[in-house]
Order: sequence, then C-alpha cells, then structure tokens
Amino acid sequence: MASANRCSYTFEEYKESAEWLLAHTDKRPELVIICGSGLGTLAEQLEDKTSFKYQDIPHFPLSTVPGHEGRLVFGKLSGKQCVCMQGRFHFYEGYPMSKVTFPIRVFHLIGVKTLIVTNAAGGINRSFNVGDIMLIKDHLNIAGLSGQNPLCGQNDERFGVRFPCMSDAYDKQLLSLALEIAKEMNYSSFIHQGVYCMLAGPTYETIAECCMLNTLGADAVGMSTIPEVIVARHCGLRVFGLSLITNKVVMDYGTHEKANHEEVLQTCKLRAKDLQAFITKLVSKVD
Ligand SMILES: O=P(O)(O)O[C@@H]1C[C@H](O)[C@@H](CO)O1
Ligand code: HPA
Repeated sequence: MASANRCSYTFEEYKESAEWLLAHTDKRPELVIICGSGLGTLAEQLEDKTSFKYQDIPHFPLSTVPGHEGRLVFGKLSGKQCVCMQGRFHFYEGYPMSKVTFPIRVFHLIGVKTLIVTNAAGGINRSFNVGDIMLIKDHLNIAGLSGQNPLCGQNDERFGVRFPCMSDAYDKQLLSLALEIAKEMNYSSFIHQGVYCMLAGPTYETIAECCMLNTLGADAVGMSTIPEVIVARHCGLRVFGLSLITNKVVMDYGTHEKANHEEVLQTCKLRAKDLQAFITKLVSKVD
C-alpha cells in the first residue's frame, strides 16, 4: 500500500504503461472519454471494442466506487478511434492527485489529442433541473486552492511547462460546437453552460457550503474532473467537459432532501441514452 500512495511517478512509469497498451492493441485513439459516475454505458457505444481491466495495466490504480467499472475500452465511435475510461479515480478514494490523474499522461503518450470528460454533479444554479446537462465553461478548483493541485511537485518539462495557463482550460471551439449540436438535437431546453466546482469529497456539501459555492459563482459541484483537466492541459490536450446534474444541492434549512449516491446513479440511468447520443454526435464533428 505504501507504493499505492506515492505522490509522483517517473516518466518511465508512464511510458511503461503506454507501451503496454500499444503492445496489446493496434488501435491508436485520437480521443479519450472519461465516463463519470453511472455514465460508463457510454463505452458500450464503441464498435469493434478491445477492453483492458485496470488491474492488468502496469501502474494503473483500481476503481473502488460503485458506478465505476474499472476498464479501459478501445474502439470506434462515429468512425473515430476512441478510448473510454469506464471508471475514474477520485481523491476521496485515498489516492494522491498523481494517481487520480495517472491515466491522462498515459493517453498523451499513446497519441491522444482530445479529452472529453464527464461527471455527475449536484446542481447549484437554481435554474438547473435534475437530468439537465451542463457544458463546463470554467472551473473552481477548491481542492487546488487548498494545496491539492496535481502539478505540485517537481515539474517534468517532457509533459509541460512549470506554470500552465488555465484561463483557456475548456476549448471554446468544442464548446460552441456542442451548443450547435444541442440546438440541432432539440436538447437546448436541458443543456446549459456553467462553472464546475470540485470539492475533495467524499462528504456531500453542507447547506452553508452550498450557499458559499453559489456566492462564489459555481453552477454545479462534484468530486472529480478538475485534476484530470489540469494534467490534460499541462500536456497539451484539448478539453471538453460536461456535468450531468444528478441532484439539486440543498441550500435551504427548511427541506428534508438529502444528497445520496443512489439518486446520482438513478439520474444517470434516466439520462444515459440522451447523453450517449449527444457525445456520439459531438465526436463525429470533432476534427
Ligand atoms: O466520478 P464522478 O465525478 O462522476 O462522481 C460523482 C462524484 C462522486 O464520486 C459521486 C457522488 O455521488 O458521483
Ligand atoms: N455534490 C458533490 N458531488 C456530487 C453531487 C453533489 O451534490 N452529486 C453528484 N456528485
């Protein structure tokens, strides 16, 4: 377990993992899709699939959360070679940020150029409904602001610069493409843009915390995504992100509603097909 929680990897370790994948499949994906909680069925859309369990890939962490399968699935979506992470790693699982983000650098080394990242999130913006989709235009990195940034520690210039810019984290072209697609598919009534905020978890937020996040400008809150986005931008991947609003966060002391993971997974099931159709269309138009 000591090695499981190491705070950094060597370049050679990322390379070993990448070389293992390249040796075990002749598929060369240009795009990676990270499936959020309960959103793993996205990977079932791929054609001509080849999958690997995380436990078989050198240095890969293991998924421990219900709704996260723990498999990498290679295959074609809309005619494009993709790889899906069916299950991601979260900081609250006890993994250091280096482990949470380990796969991203491996994808970079196997030639992936674009990251599509999805998550389940609580809706803070009062105009959002359960089942809505929020396209991420920016983020609030609360874990990072409190010292848990995945790029802390020695910088490896082979991946990227010491001080990467984050004001352009979410690709504007992909965002406007997604908005066009939402119109075309008649999804506009339940698709919004907004700011995603990550807390470390695993506790859901208190009422006071939700009110604070609302004041800070967050539209949705979750426990993932931002570390992956930071590491992806550091090594030059283009990023598109979306949140499925699985519940409305509680901001009122008069309510008996409580956030729970079962509701999160249930909402994912209800919206899975629309989300898959949306991402499939988006992938078809990504150049
Ligand atoms: O992996 P994501 O961010 O989709 O998962 C969310 C955050 C927690 O892991 C879990 C809480 O219900 O869902
Ligand atoms: N808070 C944090 N993470 C979440 C939530 C939430 O309300 N819903 C899904 N993931």
